[in-house]
Amino acid sequence: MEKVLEVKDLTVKIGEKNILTSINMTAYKGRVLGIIGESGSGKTMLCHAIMQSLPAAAQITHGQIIYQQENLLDVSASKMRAYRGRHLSMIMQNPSTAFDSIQTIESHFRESLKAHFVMTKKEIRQIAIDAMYKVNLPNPEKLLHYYPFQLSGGMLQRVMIALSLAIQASIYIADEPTTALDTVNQKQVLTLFDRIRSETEAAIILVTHDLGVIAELADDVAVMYQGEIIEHANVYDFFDAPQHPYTMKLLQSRIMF
Ligand SMILES: Nc1ncnc2c1ncn2[C@@H]1O[C@H](COP(=O)(O)OP(=O)(O)OP(=O)(O)O)[C@@H](O)[C@H]1O
Repeated sequence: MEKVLEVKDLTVKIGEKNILTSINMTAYKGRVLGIIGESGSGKTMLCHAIMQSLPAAAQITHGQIIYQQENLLDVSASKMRAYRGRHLSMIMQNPSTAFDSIQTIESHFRESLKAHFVMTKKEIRQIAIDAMYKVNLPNPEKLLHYYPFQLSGGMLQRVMIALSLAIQASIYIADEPTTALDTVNQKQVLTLFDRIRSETEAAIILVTHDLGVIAELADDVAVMYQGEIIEHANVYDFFDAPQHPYTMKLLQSRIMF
């Protein structure tokens, strides 16, 4: 298994309070790392720490985030900006907040691709259409001219994933990507991540509070509790041989459900 991203001993504080404590976590090429934990356990803050998009009040006080043999915490702001759009891609819970309402879908592809590649308008258009076909969006040629508000939440989520596919991101960080969607769209987005895993070499970090999603999609699982990862295992060991009492409780509560 090839490591793509490694978080080592990462601690984040807001004021005196530890939001994340000594986090160790590894994402591998072609595998889905599921992060599960109750509300407030630090899942979203961990995603933002990796992307270096933490709220201003939060401070990384210790640790490393290793990507391509570099500690992302040591790279310049401009290099991190380039990594953020090109290599590390964050897929949010609510896709509408990620789009600019006065820009067409084509403009979003254009801005995102032009920031990292030298391409003609025609090339960008073709890449956008191909990426939207890959995520099963109907009639991509027509969609290019639409504004975000003209698309449903499920469609926008797929456009967001298409944007990441177009730039060939190496890491997808998806924070509860299906929570705001109806059941049909949830299923489609999960199937899409499954395909990305098998058809690209990306590592996927998938935050969820849903054990069903973990069972369906994750290869590895990290369980968060009060800002710490208390269990990090492959998905079979997670379900069959949990080590931490909190994980056991989490699994039992599902059985009772
Ligand atoms: N902007 C902020 N300022 C101060 N504290 C924050 C901020 N955002 C989050 N926190 C705190 O950081 C901790 C971790 O929050 P986080 O949002 O990462 O949890 P989570 O596991 O993603 O929860 P959820 O499943 O509800 O999204 C919580 O104690 C939360 O109150």
